[in-house]
Amino acid sequence: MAELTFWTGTMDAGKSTLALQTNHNHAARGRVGLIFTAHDRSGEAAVTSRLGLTHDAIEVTDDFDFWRHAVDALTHGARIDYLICDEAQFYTPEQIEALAKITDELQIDVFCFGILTDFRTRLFPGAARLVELADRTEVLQVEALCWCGKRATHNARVEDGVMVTEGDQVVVGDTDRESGTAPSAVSYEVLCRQHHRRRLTAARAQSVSLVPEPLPFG
Ligand SMILES: Nc1ncnc2c1ncn2[C@@H]1O[C@H](COP(=O)(O)OP(=O)(O)O)[C@@H](O)[C@H]1O
Ligand SMILES: Cc1cn([C@H]2C[C@H](O)[C@@H](COP(=O)(O)O)O2)c(=O)[nH]c1=O
Repeated sequence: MAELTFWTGTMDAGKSTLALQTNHNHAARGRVGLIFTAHDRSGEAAVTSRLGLTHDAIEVTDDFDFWRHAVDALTHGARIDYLICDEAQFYTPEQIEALAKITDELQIDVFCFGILTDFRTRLFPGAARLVELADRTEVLQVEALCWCGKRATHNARVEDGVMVTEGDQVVVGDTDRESGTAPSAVSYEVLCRQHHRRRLTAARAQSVSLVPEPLPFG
């Protein structure tokens, strides 16, 4: 029986790496797959891992029809054993439903990878639908860490050095602060829940700790 699996974790947890490893392992055994992504950080239609691996992919736009794509390919004699779907949080709920239909009706394994929640700690619609429909939702074993050393569970958005909690749900960006070039560049930082709640990013924690203690007399 084919399965729909959702692999999730914070940003920088290793999801794209696992997506490429999954593809590699299946392809190495002669299975044939298709690779999809949406809004990859690279700006290309590609799955890119921070470990340096990269693979061309089919870009999933909001009007992309997974069912039509798969049926057309099969009708033209192509073989499809599995789908790799990166950045799946950006897919629409209808596209996730199509992936479930492909799993059940075409017996094609579907491996989805994506973050669960946005910078406001709210579920992405595509991720929510995946949790509702997937045969299995797995959390990546490799732990991304908050600056305090605890497991990072939340994604923070940083604009001009300040953590923000309002804005568009989708703003493509990286966790590497150096990658932002414009002064208003958006970056992301993974935090534990407590520090996300307190809006205490690494930079802010450091600046707070550098404030001299008040002298013990008035
Ligand atoms: N220089 C490095 N050496 C070892 N591991 C690295 C290095 N850079 C990144 N990584 C690993 O890559 C992970 C990020 O992988 P990636 O697939 O890009 O994440 P995601 O898709 O979840 O955002 C990091 O959590 C870390 O484990
Ligand atoms: C939290 C959050 C993230 N994004 C974007 C930022 C990145 O482009 C991707 C996540 O990529 P990764 O491979 O998991 O690092 O999502 C966003 O648009 N909105 C958000 O709230």
